[in-house]
Order: sequence, then structure tokens, then C-alpha cells
Amino acid sequence: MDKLQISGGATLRGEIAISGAKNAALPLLCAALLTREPVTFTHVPHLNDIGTMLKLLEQMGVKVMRELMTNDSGKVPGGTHSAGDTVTLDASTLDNPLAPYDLVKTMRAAILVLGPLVARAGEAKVSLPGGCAIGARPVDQHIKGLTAMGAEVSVEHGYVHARASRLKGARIFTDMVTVTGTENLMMAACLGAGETIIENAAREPEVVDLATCLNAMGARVSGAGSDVIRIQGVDALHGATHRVMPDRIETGTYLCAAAATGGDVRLTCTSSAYLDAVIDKLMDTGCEITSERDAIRLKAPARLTAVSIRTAPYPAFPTDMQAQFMAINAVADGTAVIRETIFENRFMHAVELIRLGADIKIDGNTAFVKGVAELQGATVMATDLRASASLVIAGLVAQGETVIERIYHLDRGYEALDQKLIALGARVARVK
Ligand SMILES: CC(=O)N[C@H]1[C@@H](OP(=O)(O)OP(=O)(O)OC[C@H]2O[C@@H](n3ccc(=O)[nH]c3=O)[C@H](O)[C@@H]2O)O[C@H](CO)[C@@H](O)[C@@H]1O
Ligand SMILES: C=C(OP(=O)(O)O)C(=O)O
Repeated sequence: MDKLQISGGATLRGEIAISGAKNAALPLLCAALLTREPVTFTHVPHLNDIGTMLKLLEQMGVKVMRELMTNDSGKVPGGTHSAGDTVTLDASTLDNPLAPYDLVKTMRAAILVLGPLVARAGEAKVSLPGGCAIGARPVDQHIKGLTAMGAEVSVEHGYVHARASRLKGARIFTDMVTVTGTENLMMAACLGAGETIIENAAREPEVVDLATCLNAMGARVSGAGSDVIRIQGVDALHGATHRVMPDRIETGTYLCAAAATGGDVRLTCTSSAYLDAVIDKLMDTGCEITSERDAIRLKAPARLTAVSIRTAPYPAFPTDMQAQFMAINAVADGTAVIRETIFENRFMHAVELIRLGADIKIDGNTAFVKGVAELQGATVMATDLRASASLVIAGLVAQGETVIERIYHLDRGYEALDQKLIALGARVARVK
């Protein structure tokens, strides 16, 4: 199993390109199930989760064409000037609406096939994703919404079975804001009869990106980006070409890495438009941030000031950036209070950061982080995607060598992480 070896102390400087967003690309790929015509996606990040999703779609009978892009110097896909992959999906041959456990267990976003399959194929059998490191993550709201749209849904032997000859429009109020729940129901409603209204909808930019693509495919979705989304069902969708939006969490992660190391970086192919809460907090740490149309530059002070955060659905501070902010607070001046309100078990990185010398106390959903003058390198274990990113940031500033084990989590969500860090001057190596 690969590990990441980091020699701490290098200041990150220079420029890298941000990849397409994992959390936008995954639902987008599922949207292709809704039509018999080919759909092409560009700027698709080269990630393990994307590979898993494509494998899942392929075993359902979808034809997958993946054109790997090379960077400016003609080298590996997903390098420092990544153009992303181009993926064309042809679901005209969809004949097996099944998502088996062995694929779903490695990637919770696989539940996103449920809505499109019922809408297009009239049935779906999708393994329940089960719990994971950050929390239980049930899918009851996905089921509640499909049931309201007239699907017969049962959960047996660890699988959700859903059937509907044709879904019908419904008014759905989700009990909590759910991102993939909103996406699943929005996709399903596109082929339903009549109007569906999703209230308490997620407002995340990835939901808007999906709605934009669905509309390009002939859907009639309005209100995405607000908490009420209206979908007028249509009889069929057609093919389209869509560029995946930039990854705002990857962007935020590199901004944090640069901030922690006292660096000066420019991130291209991205935008500060979806990162207000994160950028606001980074400015509170003392960083200077300049936003350009398609780029962001961050210059860090010699030492950061601690900042408190509270995670909540968009446009508030994203839970997917909480771990990275714990890492920067671990070496900042002062004490920060970090409150996690989305997932019940998303402090797994704290114990590993403590092993590197951080001063962190946890009380329920709140972490108290007292900045220390320095961290010391050690061997640590990655437990989930963003926890792993926080350990990378800590390793970059720690004295000596840090070895991060189980980096398959990072490969799920960060395209060419080691290459991008090396391009910014980090001393990082992937070792077997
Ligand atoms: C692929 C993708 O886009 N993943 C993102 C998505 O995950 P995901 O869509 O799985 O997260 P949700 O927004 O659904 O989860 C929010 C909260 O609602 C709960 N819940 C959700 C659905 C449901 O049916 N029942 C229920 O109880 C969850 O357990 C969690 O406590 O949004 C999360 C919250 O911004 C991000 O951390 C993930 O990176
Ligand atoms: C939790 C995340 O992803 P997923 O929903 O795919 O597990 C994430 O991107 O931080």
C-alpha cells in the first residue's frame, strides 16, 4: 500500500492548476443514465472515485469512453497543468440497473445512481452504502423523496430496491439539507410526470453545476442554488457536453497548505466565487488573498492567527474544509474553537495531529485547538479523505519526516497530489 513521505519545512511557492471537482463530477456522470444519447464531460478529474463510478456504470451496460488528457509537458494525466479527462457516456445500452456492494462500499456517492435508474429504467437495486469513518450517513431522505414521487421502495438484504413505471411530480421537504439527496431527487424528477418541488434543498455549487448540465440535456430545472428547486418533468432528455466545475475543496486545501507553510501561491483554473466562507477565514488568519477571474493568489504571514470555525451547509463553512483548518490552527498563534455540525464523527484527524505534537481537546462536536510553536514529524494514519489532507498540511510544517499511511483515501479525491505539491516546492515522495 502506498505511503506519502514528507520532509517538513519547505515553504510552498509557485503556481498549480486546480482540477475538476470530484463532488460535481460524480453526480454528473450519473446524470448520463437519464438519456439514450451520449453525454460528454470535460475537465473530469483523474481520481479513484471517478474510476469506481465508471466501473459501476459500465457494469450496468453503459458504454464508457475515457480520453486521458496530458499536461503541458505531455506527461501524466493530472499533472500541474491538468486539463482533466474527457469522458463520454452512452447509456443507450443500459440493461442492468444494479449497484453491487463491492463497488458501493468503496464510494458512498454510488447512491447517486438510484434516482436516475428508477427514472429511466423503471427500477433500481442499489446496495446501501453503510457507515463510514465520518459518520453513519443514512440515505433515508433519498428514499423518502423517491417514495413521494410514487416509487415503491423496499430495503432488503442491504439493498434498496426501487420501482416505478413512471415517477410523478411531488412536493418534497427533506428533513435536513442533504447534498447527494438533493441531487438524486433532482435527477429523478427530470423524467417524472409533472412538477417536483424540493424544499430545504442543498444550495452547494455542485448542485447548481448538475442542474446546468441537466438543463443542457433538455431538463427543466429552476431554483438550483436556492433552497427551493422546481423541476418540470419531461418525457426524455438528450445528449450534451458539459465542463465539470473547479474543485473548491481542492482549492481550499492548497490555500491552507500554502498558508500553513508561510507560502505564496497562485492557483489557476479555479475561482474564489464558491469559497467565500473559506477565504474570509483565511483572511482572518492574516493571509493576503487576491482573486482574479480564474485564479486565486494567497500570501501568508510569518505566523497565522488562530481562527474559529463552525461547519454548516453552503454557503456557510464547508465540513470538507474542517480538517484542513484544524491543521492550520494547530500551528497558529492563539486558540481556535472548531464546531462540526454536519457529521457526527469527523474529528478522526485530531488524534493523528496530536501524535505530531498538536494541542487539541475534543468535547462532543467541538474541538479546542491551541496553536503550538512547532509540530514534529511522525508516522500517522489517514482515516478519510479530508483527514488525510489535514495530515499532509501538518506534515508540510512539521520538523523532520512525516509518513502518512493509507493514502488511498487521498487518491479518491486529490488529483496528482504529490506532483502538485512538488511543483510548489514541497519535499514529498510517494513510497510503496
Ligand atoms: C459526493 C459528495 O457530494 N459528497 C459530499 C456530500 O455528501 P453527502 O451528500 O453524503 O452528505 P449529505 O449532505 O447528504 O449529509 C448531510 C447530513 O445529513 C445526513 N443525512 C443525509 C442524507 C439522508 O438521507 N439522511 C441523513 O441523515 C448525513 O448523515 C449528514 O449528517 O455532502 C457532504 C456535506 O457537505 C460532503 O461532506 C461530501 O463531501
Ligand atoms: C466526504 C467526502 O466525500 P464522499 O461523500 O465521497 O465520502 C469529501 O469529499 O470530503
